[in-house]
Amino acid sequence: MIEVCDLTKRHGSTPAVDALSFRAEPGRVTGFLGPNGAGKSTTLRMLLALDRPDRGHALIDGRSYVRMRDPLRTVGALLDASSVHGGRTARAHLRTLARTHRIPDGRVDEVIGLTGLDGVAGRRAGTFSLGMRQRLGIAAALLGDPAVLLLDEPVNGLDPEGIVWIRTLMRELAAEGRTVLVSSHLMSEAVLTVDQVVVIGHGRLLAEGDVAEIVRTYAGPAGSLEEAYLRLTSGGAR
Ligand SMILES: Nc1ncnc2c1ncn2[C@@H]1O[C@H](COP(=O)(O)OP(=O)(O)OP(=O)(O)O)[C@@H](O)[C@H]1O
Repeated sequence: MIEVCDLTKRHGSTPAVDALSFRAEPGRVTGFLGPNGAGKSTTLRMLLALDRPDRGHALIDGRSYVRMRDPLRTVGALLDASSVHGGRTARAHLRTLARTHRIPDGRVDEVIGLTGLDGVAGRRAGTFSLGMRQRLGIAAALLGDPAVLLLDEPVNGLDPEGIVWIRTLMRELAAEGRTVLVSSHLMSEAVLTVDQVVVIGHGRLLAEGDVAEIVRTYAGPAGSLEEAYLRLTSGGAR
């Protein structure tokens, strides 16, 4: 379970996130949607204690990230897939992460298999395509078998086969009872993947609810998620 309550963060005089509250539930894929600069990454960064809120809180399974004993086993995150040491092989990268979190090497091989990296695990991450780096980032997120996953634009750089793969993986992770929060710009993709959405603009909550309910409310019975999203975000949040 993810609970964000009255979360606020300013960068100088600009509020990046402004009194934002929402929930993402176990067993569901929650789409975190909003235009460029809406505050999605800043919110995810606060959930991971990479940014400090000015006000409010961001809890994962009832705890803030800094209070977690074993964060990698509680929450897995894909934020910036390029933040991997390019000189290390994919397997070495994952083993280093695993060892610093007392995760057995066997789990490294499991996540390599889960993410389809078997054939390239011995290659340096610096030689990877963006799609392969995304898979490696997802492998790292899954390493601790966490109940909560935060994925920032995971389809970025994936080819059509990769997009189907990540969609299926997210559905499976939710079906296992995990909480999956995924940010996206692509409504056509989101509608195929997510159960509920949280839509933000200018750091504020614009709408939250089941996809069907949001579409019905903001785009009418024959509408699409894209129409609902455009209607919600075109007026701005202020
Ligand atoms: N470190 C920073 N310093 C100053 N301003 C920042 C910083 N990080 C984010 N911002 C600003 O905060 C706002 C929210 O940015 P954020 O990256 O969270 O949005 P986003 O919804 O993730 O956007 P995108 O979809 O483009 O990734 C933007 O106006 C951005 O310019």
